[in-house]
Amino acid sequence: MSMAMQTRGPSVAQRRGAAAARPPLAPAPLARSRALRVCAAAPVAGAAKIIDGKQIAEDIRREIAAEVAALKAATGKAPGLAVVLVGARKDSETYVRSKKKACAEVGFESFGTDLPEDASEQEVLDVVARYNADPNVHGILVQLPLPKHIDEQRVLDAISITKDVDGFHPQNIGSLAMRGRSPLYVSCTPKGCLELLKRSGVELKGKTAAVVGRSNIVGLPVALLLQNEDATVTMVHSRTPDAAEVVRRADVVVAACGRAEMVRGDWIKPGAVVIDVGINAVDDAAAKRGYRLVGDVDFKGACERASAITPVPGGVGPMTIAMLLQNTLEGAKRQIGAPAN
Ligand SMILES: Nc1nc(=O)c2c([nH]1)NC[C@@H]1CN(c3ccc(C(=O)N[C@@H](CCC(=O)O)C(=O)O)cc3)C=[N+]21
Repeated sequence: MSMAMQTRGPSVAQRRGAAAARPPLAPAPLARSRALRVCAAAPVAGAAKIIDGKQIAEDIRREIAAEVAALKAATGKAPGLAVVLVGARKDSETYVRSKKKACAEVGFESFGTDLPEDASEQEVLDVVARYNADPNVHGILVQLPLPKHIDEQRVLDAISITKDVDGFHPQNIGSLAMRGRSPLYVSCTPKGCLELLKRSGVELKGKTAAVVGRSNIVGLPVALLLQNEDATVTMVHSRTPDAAEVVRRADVVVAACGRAEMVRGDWIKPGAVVIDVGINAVDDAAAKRGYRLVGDVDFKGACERASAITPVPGGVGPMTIAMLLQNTLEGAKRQIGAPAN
């Protein structure tokens, strides 16, 4: 399979001179058997299996690359994703770079606008309007958080719902919340959590689920998705007096509270499946960069009770990007398929 790069200029991997010999998404025959491997961090009896989000995301990206090649062959068009970055937060710059690299690897065309930290709300809205009108752009992502002087929801509301690949538009979230309706897009991180559960063979019907955190971008939509799969869902948050007790009854736990290792090992029901959405940097003098990443779950403790768990990094994070690509591909297929006018 040939995978022509459709971005403008070299990909990040190419610029860094990395892995030039092997196409980025060449087939990996061991992929499936490695998706679940035994927990290395806690080699004790009953230790949890690690849900390998990095590997599963790679499988998905390979599937997407094949679909993009077919779409190009049939229509001559590639999916296009536009990423808008305002300001120069280091973490945002890193995320945006990895999104553009992922786009290049699956054969998308990527568009980008970087605005200075002091850009006005109107300037951001103008960029969004331009991408809304551009037929080569099928998905628009405005990197969050935006600088404080800009009304985030106003900007997100301005994205055409047909290009809202983040799924943050109120109409997309509203549709997700209503039975009998389907949103055009489901937010990437929540969708990635469900995909990890599905591809790990976890049955949700009739199970109890606890979602820790109630944010618009993760907690709320993930709870709605679990409920749509016939799980019985309880949401807990910072004002829940007995969060640990609720989590202890859950067959499936999704932690998205943004507090390092808040969910303790002894909160986990034996045999439960744990999806850890948190990415927290904690100081660590022994680590190369002076910090290490931990999730919202006490990983070591949870490993001793859970039947399966996602690591941080290498769990939900890579799935977020894979789902962004999947949403953009779905959107492109809908938009390219529509009659021209
Ligand atoms: N409009 C918008 N949409 C987003 O989807 C969005 C956003 N804004 N703002 C920031 C958050 C965060 N986010 C991540 C994406 C990938 C990883 C990821 O790939 N993490 C890797 C690497 C972690 C590392 O080493 O830094 C991992 O967990 O293994 C993490 C986090 C998307 N976000």
